Amino acid sequence: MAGFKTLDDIGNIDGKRVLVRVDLNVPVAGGKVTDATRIERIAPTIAELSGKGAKVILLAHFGRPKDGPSPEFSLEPIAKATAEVLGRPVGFAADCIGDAAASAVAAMNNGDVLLLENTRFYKGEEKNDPDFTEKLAANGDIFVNDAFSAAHRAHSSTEGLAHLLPAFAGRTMQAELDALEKGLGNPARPVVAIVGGAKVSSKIDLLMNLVKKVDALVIGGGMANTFLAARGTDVGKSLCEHDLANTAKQIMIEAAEAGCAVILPIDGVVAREFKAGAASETVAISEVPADTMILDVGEKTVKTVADWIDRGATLVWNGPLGAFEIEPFDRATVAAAKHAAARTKAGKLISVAGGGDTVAALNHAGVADDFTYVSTAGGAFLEWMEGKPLPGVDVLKR
Ligand SMILES: Nc1ncnc2c1ncn2[C@@H]1O[C@H](COP(=O)(O)OP(=O)(O)OP(=O)(O)O)[C@@H](O)[C@H]1O
Ligand SMILES: O=C(O)[C@H](O)COP(=O)(O)O
Repeated sequence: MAGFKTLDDIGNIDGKRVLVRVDLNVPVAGGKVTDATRIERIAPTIAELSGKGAKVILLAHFGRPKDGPSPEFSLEPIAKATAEVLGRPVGFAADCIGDAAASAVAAMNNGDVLLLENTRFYKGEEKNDPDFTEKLAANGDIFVNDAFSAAHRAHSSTEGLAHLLPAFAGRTMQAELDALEKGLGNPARPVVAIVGGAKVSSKIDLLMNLVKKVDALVIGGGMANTFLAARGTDVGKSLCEHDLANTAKQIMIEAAEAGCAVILPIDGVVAREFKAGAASETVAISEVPADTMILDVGEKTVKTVADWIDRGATLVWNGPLGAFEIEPFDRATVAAAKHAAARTKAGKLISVAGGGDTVAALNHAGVADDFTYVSTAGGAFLEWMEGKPLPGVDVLKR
């Protein structure tokens, strides 16, 4: 891989403490990991480092905790799931810095794997605070970043550490960048993007540039509601960031100037409760009852999405079209995923999808293997697509 050092360059690491940034921000329901793709993808790096006799110390975040440590955002259950997927013991330390981390690391044998508690339990992580970074670095001799899906964050564990320790890209980081370059470096046109999901505030800005790179942008999921509301459509109690209406309007203007079609839902599946089997109905998007939430796009929109997929030579997809974890709100995502998979299998489409929940949705639809490439990254993948520098990758190139 041009530009940075990989595990091929790491040399003798027998007995060395290797801090490995991984992305264990996996979908969880009822305390159980519902999609283990991100864990499976880090297995090669862990096996390689452990096989060379390193003490493998995993650093990761989970969710977006606001007020320090809380059981809801603990990585402890994920350590168990990681051990199951890797088929080997994975220790757990109840803190990522300080005595708990230091003593767990000191007790490691060569080849052992240890996961440290959520780095986001400290405010210093997201601030990339040098003091916090130093405390993380105290437990390692070498830094490996295998979290491509968190590489758009300039945090202590994704960026800061690479300034303090010899830094290398892990196998997944390397494979993700290679695959994205191959599939999307010079994409066949027209390029159709589908963006959905729930991370509206953290992804809406990047749509401003994305509309200049793609020929059509299909917006679904929670993201669509903010655009619908900006256009004056009443979205009832739906997930919607009304204060981003001006951003949404500006994106629609930029898209028109760039010649990028923006496709919004024309119908939606609405319900009064966000739970499995909740009574639901499909309504025109202009007729969403005030006391309901749009939890999926409707059949007419699915047909439109399929038509746009058919017009594309390349499909880029991040974010499900609905709350796919809960039936029946998985229908549109499953139908669109199957449609894209069939076009790909027929050799008519290059399809690249990414994101923690997006991968889970494709697995739920049973078609992840039929896509040209499935990235573990959502936001990072879209930022890469935009052409934005990714701090976690750039720092490895220093
Ligand atoms: N209409 C909707 N209302 C509420 N939630 C929705 C709706 N549509 C989709 N979602 C939720 O969006 C979530 C996924 O969004 P998200 O932006 O996190 O995607 P992702 O693929 O995980 O990307 P990343 O890896 O960047 O997190 C799912 O949990 C899904 O239930
Ligand atoms: O799920 C993701 O996209 C990554 O783990 C990054 O998570 P974040 O959006 O909370 O930074």
